Amino acid sequence: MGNRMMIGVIGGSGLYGMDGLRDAEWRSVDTPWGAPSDSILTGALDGTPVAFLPRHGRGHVHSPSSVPYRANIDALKRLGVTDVISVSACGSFREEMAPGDFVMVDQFIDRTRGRATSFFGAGCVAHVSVANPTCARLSAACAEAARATGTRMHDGGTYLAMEGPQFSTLAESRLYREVWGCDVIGMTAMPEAKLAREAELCYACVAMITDYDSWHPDHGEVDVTAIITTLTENAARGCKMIAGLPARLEPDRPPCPCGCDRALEHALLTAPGARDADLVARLDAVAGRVLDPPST
Ligand SMILES: CSC[C@H]1O[C@H](OP(=O)(O)O)[C@H](O)[C@@H]1O
Ligand SMILES: Nc1ncnc2[nH]cnc12
Repeated sequence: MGNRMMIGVIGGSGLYGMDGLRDAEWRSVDTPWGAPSDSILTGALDGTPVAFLPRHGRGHVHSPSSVPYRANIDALKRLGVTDVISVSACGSFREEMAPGDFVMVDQFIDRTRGRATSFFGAGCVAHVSVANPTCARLSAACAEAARATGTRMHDGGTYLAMEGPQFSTLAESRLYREVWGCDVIGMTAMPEAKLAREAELCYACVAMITDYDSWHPDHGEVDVTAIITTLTENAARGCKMIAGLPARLEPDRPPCPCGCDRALEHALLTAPGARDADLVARLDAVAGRVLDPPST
């Protein structure tokens, strides 16, 4: 295996576009899962193809609960993306993970509810492993690229994914921090990370810290106005980090050492003759490699 690298960037709150792309063009992409959050900005960075999708749409129209996560992942895969960098504004549960710092998230606790969490279902059942939900190779490249911009980067952290849109209560904030041992909190990385794994995409999650949620005795409650100030500065460094990625990744991508690009290899349970034709058709981009392998 091995195919040409294309970087996909899912921009979170505060990151709605990307400067510096050669031949930049906003392209509208249709998917069997509906419309993605917005058109997708395609172009090239140092000769590497890049696709940028603002998670909440330009103008921030989608709430964390209304983001069309399946359409977003499908659209990126359909365009040829191999490596997804998810960039998110997050609260911090650790004194040392201060506003302005970045954290390479490597684990999640999923407290979202009511979101479509899988491409698979009745008529085509699959179970992928998300024991290690992020790609260590891609995360290491992001960490190095971020440090080169002067950003304080923390390697590894557990992200509590909450439903929102309200921020946590003080009791929840203390529970996540003191009992569950979480490091950061946000509202969007789930089910995004699970869906990226189902689509056999490498996925790295960069948490850009904006606040201390509500647990910190010296920082009071979270409020969006304060978050926006930090978020704008974080987003500028996030873009610089992305610009440093092509030089740190191999363009003729060898198979991922973590196996992200082979996640579906032993995941499908439904027998070929028992599969639902409509669902299989919808899975063309996400799972075509295993559902409809090229004849030899
Ligand atoms: C702006 S505060 C809350 C908002 O910010 C984060 O969005 P994203 O993860 O897309 O950067 C958080 O998850 C909430 O959606
Ligand atoms: N404290 C917080 N909780 C949830 N999502 C966030 N995004 C930024 N800060 C956050």
